[in-house]
Amino acid sequence: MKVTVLAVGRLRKSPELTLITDYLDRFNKAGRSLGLGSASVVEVEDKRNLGMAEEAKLLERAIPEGAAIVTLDERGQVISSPDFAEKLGGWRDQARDVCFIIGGADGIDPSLRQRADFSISFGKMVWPHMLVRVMLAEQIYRAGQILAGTPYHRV
Ligand SMILES: C[S@@+](CC[C@H](N)C(=O)[O-])C[C@H]1O[C@@H](n2cnc3c(N)ncnc32)[C@H](O)[C@@H]1O
Repeated sequence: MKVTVLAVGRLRKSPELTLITDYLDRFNKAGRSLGLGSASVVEVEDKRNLGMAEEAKLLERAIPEGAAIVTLDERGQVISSPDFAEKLGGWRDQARDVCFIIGGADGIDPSLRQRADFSISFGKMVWPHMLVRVMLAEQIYRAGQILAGTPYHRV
């Protein structure tokens, strides 16, 4: 199973990048033995600033074939970490790749939002997309730990 975090914009060397790399490295180390495969970030850039519809075309091209599409969107569903882990485990059991999509400053084009298999909200507030990457990376790592039955996640 391949986990892709597909995001608009290039993340330069920064505290956010350090955190994302750390969480995904930790997930990848633990994930292999759980059949969760590896997680990586793929970035697309709308260099000419043509807007959401053009970003959607770039994003569509970068979605791995057959992957479950999960949008990160404040209008999506708020779910618990154990429920998120169960979803990830479900896609693993179906041998399905998963592609999480994080939009740019204007969000994710409605055409792409409609294509999604699922949409996750980190609450009604709007977060900067770089922080959403960090929070998602941590939740992916946390999900791996929940599926592994380690004490990392405590209720
Ligand atoms: C700055 S936000 C764009 C907000 C934009 N107004 C919209 O309608 O989506 C950039 C990206 O961060 C993610 N994001 C921001 N807040 C979020 C939240 N509360 N839950 C989930 N994703 C969020 C979404 O993927 C969004 O496309």
